[in-house]
Amino acid sequence: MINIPSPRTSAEDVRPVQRVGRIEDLAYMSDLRSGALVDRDGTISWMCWPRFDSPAHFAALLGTEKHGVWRVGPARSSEQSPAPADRRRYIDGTLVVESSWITSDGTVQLVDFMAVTDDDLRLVRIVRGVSGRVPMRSTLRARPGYGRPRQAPGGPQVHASGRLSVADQGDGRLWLDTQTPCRVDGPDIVSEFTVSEGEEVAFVLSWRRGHDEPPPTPAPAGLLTTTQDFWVAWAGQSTYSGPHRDAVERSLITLKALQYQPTGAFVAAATTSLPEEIGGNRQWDYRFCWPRDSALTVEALLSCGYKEEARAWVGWLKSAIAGRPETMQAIYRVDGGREMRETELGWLPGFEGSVPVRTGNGAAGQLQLDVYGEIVSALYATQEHDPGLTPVVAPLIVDLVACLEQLWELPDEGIWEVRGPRRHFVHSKVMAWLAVDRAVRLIEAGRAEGPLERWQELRDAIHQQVCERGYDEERNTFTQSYGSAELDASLLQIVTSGFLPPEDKRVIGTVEAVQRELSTQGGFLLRYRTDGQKPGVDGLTGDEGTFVICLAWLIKALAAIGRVDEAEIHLGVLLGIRSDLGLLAEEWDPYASRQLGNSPQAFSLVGIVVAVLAVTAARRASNGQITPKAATV
Ligand SMILES: OC[C@H]1O[C@H](O[C@H]2O[C@H](CO)[C@@H](O)[C@H](O)[C@H]2O)[C@H](O)[C@@H](O)[C@@H]1O
Repeated sequence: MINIPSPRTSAEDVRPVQRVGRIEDLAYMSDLRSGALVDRDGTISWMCWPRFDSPAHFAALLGTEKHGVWRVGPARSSEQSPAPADRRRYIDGTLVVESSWITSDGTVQLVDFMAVTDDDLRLVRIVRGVSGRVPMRSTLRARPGYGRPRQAPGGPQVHASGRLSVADQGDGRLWLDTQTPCRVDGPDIVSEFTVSEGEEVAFVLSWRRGHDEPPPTPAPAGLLTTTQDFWVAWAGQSTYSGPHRDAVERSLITLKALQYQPTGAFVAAATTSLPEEIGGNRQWDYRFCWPRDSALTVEALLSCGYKEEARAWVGWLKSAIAGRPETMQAIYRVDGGREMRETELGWLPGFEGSVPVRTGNGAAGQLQLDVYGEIVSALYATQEHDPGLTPVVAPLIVDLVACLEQLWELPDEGIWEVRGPRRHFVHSKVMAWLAVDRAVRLIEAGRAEGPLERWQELRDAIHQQVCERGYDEERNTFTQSYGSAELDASLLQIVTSGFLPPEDKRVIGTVEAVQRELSTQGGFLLRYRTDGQKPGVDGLTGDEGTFVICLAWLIKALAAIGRVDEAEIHLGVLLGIRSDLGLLAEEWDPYASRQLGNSPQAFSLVGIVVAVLAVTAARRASNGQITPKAATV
């Protein structure tokens, strides 16, 4: 039932309230096509439909309430800010968020989820009375197009069917269904109701292409059951059974929830422009598929028994590369599209004032040689776990390495996508070595056809060049790039890739130099040194937090060189910076003790999985339970 008094005000008249939550206050939800974030106070401040990279309908995360928000929680006076929930959790083994408020009127729960189905997209919010009678309010302010003033389509409308809807900027429409009375209040759909013990009030927001035909309204309880069952069954497939099982499970679920199921692509994170430095200019759009990040994701999933995701990713990769590895991009859209012009959304004031807010990503056209290593390594792992895929994967590896053969001697922008001049990054060359090494192994095993001798020589040539030009004998460490004195945390992959054996003095020297020169308070690692007001190696001014996946690489490297106790201490630190829900953004500020950067980020969650598995394997090896070789995971 819907009551509709006359509109009161326009979106711009509404008192703008800057959101105050930190990145770690955000709970993540996904329907495997797009994602949404809900704050501790029941505010959804970020959601993009129909895809991860679609313009947001709720963008208050990067601005104020006028840029789109949906708040559900105990009703308070308009002067009071909404109360944070007293308890919040994911329902075990799922991506369903449960927030509970204990008020003087009684106790109430809010169950939030994006439904995992094959049809219309749906965001469901179910309010449950636990005790007493609690006055509640839902304020839905959809502002399609990232809340762009004026150009966004008008406010809520009543469709001929009697249902409330909000037009999209494009070819779709949002539809709200609820049994509780609603009123249109300017740009808002407001509902005030009281929930008593044992009662439920549900809201279902759907998105459907087209403007005329409303979507069907399946029962919220059925959507909840289907969605919970999906996640519990998915999480139950994990083969990991060692310590920190909850941390691994939550990371795996979140990685899966960054997958765009229709194509098998994985986005690097669900957001754009969460800052790497509060008030700085390092804001980037991560709602795309990086072959690098997705390859690491696939390897992490495979290590816990998930083959289906690897299969789907191989399909996505093949079609994105389209038989022409020489035109490979550093970043693709989830459907394999290549266009992603970097643009600034000038009307958004940014997260805690961090501007610009960017969409698209200019790094897509860069040359990043390390990508060949990461992709080939993931493809190699895929066919090891799933030998039936060798006929698909082997020719792809051979094509990629044939292409790399022509490129490997070029300077590049590297893993960190620097916006400064190209360099001969040591990490890029080591990853090139890794790609050739895996191709050679495949040919030697008779599982691929290729120029064996030539590639054996190529592998040796890359190795020799890195050891000659990328190693500083005096300091006993590899360096960031040929001839440079700088260090880089990506050098830790010299240990984890098998480029040199863990007992090699150059490996140990590099691990120690990285720790000495790049670690901060608490043992967190910078990826490289930035230069404050002067542009550094990355071509950018400003500084940033420590980079979470680098700490995971350190843990893996320490475990590999036999410093297992130290690795375990660092692992405790890494696990300790996760949010109360087990989520991680890209970076960590060790001084302000807060997360920074886009969230949840696949890299960081991959870091949890690889670090836990590496320490577990090393510990078992040191207890004589498994062979030391297996300890390097
Ligand atoms: O620091 C500058 C670059 O930062 C972003 O790249 C980072 O995120 C990527 C996705 O997770 C990751 O693949 C890369 O290794 C990171 O450095 C940003 O996307 C770039 O545009 C930017 O130049």
